[in-house]
Amino acid sequence: MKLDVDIYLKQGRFLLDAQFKCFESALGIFGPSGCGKSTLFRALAGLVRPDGGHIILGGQTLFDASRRVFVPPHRRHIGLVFQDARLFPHWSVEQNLRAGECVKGRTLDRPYSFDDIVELLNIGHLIHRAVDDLSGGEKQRIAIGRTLLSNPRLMLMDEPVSGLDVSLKSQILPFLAQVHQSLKIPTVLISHDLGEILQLTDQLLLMREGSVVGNNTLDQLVRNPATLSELKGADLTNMIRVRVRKHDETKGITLLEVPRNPDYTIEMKRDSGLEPGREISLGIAANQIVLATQRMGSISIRNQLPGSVLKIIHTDDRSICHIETPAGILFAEITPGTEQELGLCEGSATWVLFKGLSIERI
Ligand SMILES: Nc1ncnc2c1ncn2[C@@H]1O[C@H](COP(=O)(O)OP(=O)(O)OP(=O)(O)O)[C@@H](O)[C@H]1O
Repeated sequence: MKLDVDIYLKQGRFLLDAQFKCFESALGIFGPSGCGKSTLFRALAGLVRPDGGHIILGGQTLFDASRRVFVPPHRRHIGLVFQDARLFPHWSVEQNLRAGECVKGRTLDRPYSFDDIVELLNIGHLIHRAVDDLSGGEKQRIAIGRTLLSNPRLMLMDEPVSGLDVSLKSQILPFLAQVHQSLKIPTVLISHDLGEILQLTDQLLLMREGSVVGNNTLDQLVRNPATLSELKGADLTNMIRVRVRKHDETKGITLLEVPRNPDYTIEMKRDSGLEPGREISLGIAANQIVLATQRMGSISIRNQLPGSVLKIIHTDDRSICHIETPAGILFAEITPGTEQELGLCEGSATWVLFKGLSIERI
């Protein structure tokens, strides 16, 4: 995506004064509440007209105050996904999806089919259902599908999972990443949760008080003291998708397996309400993960996964390791001293350990 933004917009007492360029295929806009993320979203979408500056997407000027150019939202071909799904309530899933693929009764040309989207978002079994009966996570998948079917040149998503119960967030995030990888549609994801953005991209636009204070990869942003401070409060939580295998009453555990690699199992505190075969998502805080150079015997930490260090990001007081494991890429937050003692570097083999009690269902 080639996005060139230089705008200012006064909104009551708030001033959005944002300049940035993006050449990456995905961008996460991150910042605290009230910093202007949604205002920027509305300006990019054409839902609000800035007071000055320009917005150029892929060589096309969408807004230019000096030349009096303002392309209206429906001509921008930007697919919008909001916090709430905004579906037509009395229509079926299929009718809602089909609404996305027609403009003025004409079906749009797309490099992917209706069936491709249904398969990608795993919504085939919902197709004849009324949208009112769906869960929040299912509704959001339909909303994303409808937007994709409009053949957008850019997907613009404003906190697409924030409105969902935490247990449903994890239904959506892996789909967003998969959609982005498969369809290669440039995507801008707005969130105040860094963990959510990192599931899609590590290219971040950091905002504070209406301004852009950083525009780089997370790796680079944490190396720069000026932008590092913007990230300090961000808690990193890993999400792992697992399938319930069985409950063990004597041990007091529920045994879970990684669907992609069922040979690898994870134990958590017993939750007999979960029926075997069901897929759920687990959250593990990055600072609850322990790293070891070898598999540990005689230890109370029951979960041990082999991994390989992809990347280590250094902040002034912590090292954030990205580790490829059979359960996906996990973040582990350790001290620089531990990193040194373990001799970790990119490519190192390591074991990722976490207690069953550190796992939360999300
Ligand atoms: N219509 C409006 N009139 C006046 N001020 C507004 C209006 N809409 C938003 N604001 C103010 O503009 C600022 C930025 O709001 P915005 O919704 O863009 O922030 P945000 O970063 O998306 O926040 P959040 O993460 O809480 O959604 C806030 O101080 C907000 O109160």
